Amino acid sequence: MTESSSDKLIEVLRKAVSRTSMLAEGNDPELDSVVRQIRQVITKGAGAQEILDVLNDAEPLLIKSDEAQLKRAKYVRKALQSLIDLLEKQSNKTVPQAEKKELEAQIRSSWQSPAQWPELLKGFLSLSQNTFDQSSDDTNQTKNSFFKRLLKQDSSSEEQSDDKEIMSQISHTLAGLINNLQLPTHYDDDIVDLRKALLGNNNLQQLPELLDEVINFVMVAIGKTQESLTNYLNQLNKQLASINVSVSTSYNSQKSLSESREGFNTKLQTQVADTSKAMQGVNDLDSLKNLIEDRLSTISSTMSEYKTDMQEQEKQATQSITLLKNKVTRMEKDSTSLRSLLQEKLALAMTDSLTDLPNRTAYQDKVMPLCKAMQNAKKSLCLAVCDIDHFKKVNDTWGHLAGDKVLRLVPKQIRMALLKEDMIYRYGGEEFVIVFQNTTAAQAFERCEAVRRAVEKTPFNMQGKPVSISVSIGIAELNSTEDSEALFSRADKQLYIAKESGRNRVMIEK
Ligand SMILES: Nc1nc2c(ncn2[C@@H]2O[C@H](COP(=O)(O)OP(=O)(O)OP(=O)(O)O)[C@@H](O)[C@H]2O)c(=O)[nH]1
Repeated sequence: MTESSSDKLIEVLRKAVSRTSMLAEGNDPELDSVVRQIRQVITKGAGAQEILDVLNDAEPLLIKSDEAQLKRAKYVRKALQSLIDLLEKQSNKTVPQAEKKELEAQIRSSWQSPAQWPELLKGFLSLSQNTFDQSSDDTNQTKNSFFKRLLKQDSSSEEQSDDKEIMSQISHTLAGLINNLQLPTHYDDDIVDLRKALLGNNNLQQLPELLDEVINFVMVAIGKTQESLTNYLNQLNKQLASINVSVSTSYNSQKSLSESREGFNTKLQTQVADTSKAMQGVNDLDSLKNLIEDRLSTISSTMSEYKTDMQEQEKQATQSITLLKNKVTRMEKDSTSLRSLLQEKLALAMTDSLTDLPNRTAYQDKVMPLCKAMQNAKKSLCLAVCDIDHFKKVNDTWGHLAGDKVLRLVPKQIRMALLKEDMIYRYGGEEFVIVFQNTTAAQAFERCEAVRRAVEKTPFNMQGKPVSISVSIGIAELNSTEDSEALFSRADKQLYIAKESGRNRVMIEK
């Protein structure tokens, strides 16, 4: 195997290991044991078939774990939205609208990434604090000020019972959220305590402190995933180290071969020098003959000693080269089947199972380098964020399965209205991202308008009745310095404007 192909194999393995560990993130006990088995099999350097067998065993569990992860993410998203709604429900307080919209946009773009959950919770913490602070700054609302009422206890009993009701709802949502986290069992008691504190508390003033605790647990849940990924990579490194040992053994036997050759040369030269020195002191022919015979036999036994030595060493070298060759051949064979298996797994991890579109992971893998490449080549690229309007209403009216059907049909309409080279990703929920390469803002706008019209015109059949669905789209064109995240956030801002201006429209920066 050449150095570059072994580098490639290592790269593929590393990528696969990272993806598989992410898939295995749920860590239910059954799955944990299979993942451990995979690691053991890889560490002991097993053959492709054995690795294939354990991976096949793991597959249904990995899929189950992936689904559980998505369910948890959906729960978190819903919980955060209901927390925001609860804040809004308080008639005597004003939720800062710009901050609220920004937080909702942040939730929309990062709810699927557990690593972002603490940030989202912190966002909610800041929104609730600003809501209360804003209310107390407002002179017209002085009497209703939340903190004033809590601290000075001058509120009416009706307002206090309002606060209790809100706190109880927030507490239930947060308790549900921590219940959905996957934490190591030694945190069980702490979780029970936090749940008790949440459910037994009706004092809104303690909300920031309790939210901080919830954020800490979310961080622990994420840390666990990283720890398991680190362990997995360590196991892989051990296997690579064993190949290194074989290579250095072979190098050492080469080294000792050349050392004994040098030793033989020195010995031979000394014997020849000794002979010529001894000959100088000999005067009669017989003694000379004896001396030469004696010296020749010494030299001959040195040579046969050397020959035996060389033969033994050559035998050992041949054996170790054969062993190494077999090992490399076996690894090459394994790597071919592993590579295709891993490619299959990678493709699966990059595809959204409902729509068959590339998912958000695929988007992130592709778009960041693509933006850089287009900037270097000074070519234009546009990004559109497309969101189905009032999709919650579809779910609420026709059921979740009907919602899923719409989610499958809308991207088909989008695809038909676009060019072959335009790429569509399911970014999350009812949100899709379209990437237009070598396309100006005006051309992207035209294509998105075609998408909007196509979806608007399609009658979606719900329980025998035609139902209209529409989409709102925000577009941004890549500038020469920004990264893909900044580009996305500009497009998302336009989407927000499209929603605010009545939906079923396409917006682009002027
Ligand atoms: N059926 C189904 N629903 C989903 C899926 N993913 C997200 N949703 C739902 O999509 C809905 C999104 O609702 P919101 O973000 O409030 O937005 P909306 O109702 O589309 O309203 P606007 O975006 O403001 O027009 C939520 O009710 C989610 O539960 C899914 O895979 N299947």
